[in-house]
Amino acid sequence: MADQYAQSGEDKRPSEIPAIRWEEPPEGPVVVLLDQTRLPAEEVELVCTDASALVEAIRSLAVRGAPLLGIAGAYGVALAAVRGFDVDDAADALAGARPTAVNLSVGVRRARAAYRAAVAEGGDPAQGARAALAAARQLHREDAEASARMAGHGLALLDELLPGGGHRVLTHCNTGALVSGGEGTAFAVALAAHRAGRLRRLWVDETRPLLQGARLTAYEAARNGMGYTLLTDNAAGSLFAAGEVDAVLVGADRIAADGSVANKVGTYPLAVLARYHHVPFIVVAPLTTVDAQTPDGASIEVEQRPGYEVTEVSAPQAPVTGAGGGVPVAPLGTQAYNPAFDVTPPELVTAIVTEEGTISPVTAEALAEMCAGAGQGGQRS
Ligand SMILES: CSC[C@H]1O[C@H](OP(=O)(O)O)[C@H](O)[C@@H]1O
Repeated sequence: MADQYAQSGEDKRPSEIPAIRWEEPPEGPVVVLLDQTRLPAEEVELVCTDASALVEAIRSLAVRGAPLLGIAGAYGVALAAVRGFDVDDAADALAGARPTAVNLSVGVRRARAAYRAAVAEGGDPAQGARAALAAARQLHREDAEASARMAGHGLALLDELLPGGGHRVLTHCNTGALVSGGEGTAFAVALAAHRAGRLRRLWVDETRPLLQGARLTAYEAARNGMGYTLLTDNAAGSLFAAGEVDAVLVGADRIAADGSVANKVGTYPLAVLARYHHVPFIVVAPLTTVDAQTPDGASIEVEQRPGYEVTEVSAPQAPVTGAGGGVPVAPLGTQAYNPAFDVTPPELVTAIVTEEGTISPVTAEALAEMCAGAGQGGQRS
């Protein structure tokens, strides 16, 4: 299949397309985002001049994905500080933009703490702003490094679990360069397998209702020349039954202290299918996703999103009559259940891969030991 996106301008690889960057044009510093709601048809950038623009971009999923939300939150605090807005107001609004991905509040907290420390040491607000920006840039670099290390650990795990190579991997939602300062989390492992010649097939769940798989993972797989096949979420079961899945690779938005994993809705059913079919179910996430202060899965706040995301589809060529500006696919007035995430218990998780290595089996003790070893006592919003 010709790369239909190649004609959309310079054929840049996703890993070369910054999902986020800080720029300092003459008119003042800005945060530039690749608007993920416009992909794959259009590569459009959003230029944010204040934290409120970033809050809206987070809420609309123009910028999304746990690690990237942390980076965006940190840059948002720096942007507010540099432009002279109230840093605490900006930090609170950014941290509250979406509730489930702990990375967001971690990033906001790190930039705010850097600002406050600089000012407390006698620095003026400008020095505080520089400290906040330095913290955001450090988080950005750390995440890129974490992504590369997770890719290595994850590929080693796949090779260990699946001797003989030719891995057929199923993934859910989007976990590539579009969620990361680097090449992503779970997708980065699949990409490493591809580059090593050991990815036989990448099965891509479309991931209703916002289609992060169809729109974003397929886009990233195509741009990286990977052999991928898109499927509806409800087709995954028949794929397992046919013996076509060797491993499941997913990301995470929050990992509780007991090892429960909050991730895009539809992840939990995959974990149950994987267990039933004796297929490894692997979670790939940086330690900034682990929240030691959230004791278990029941304590994780799962974001509930607007019903129109379920009852409507966006179809630019069609008249839009729905509440969400889309084309209704259900009777007007239909109520919809639309949790953005679900929670998988640790006993269904074969392994958690982080930048520090692999945890298997997944226990609270092993998780705490890894966080302590990395000098991260577990994140707190
Ligand atoms: C590994 S971060 C990507 C993670 O974030 C996604 O959620 P959203 O698209 O709503 O930000 C999904 O849970 C992915 O696994």
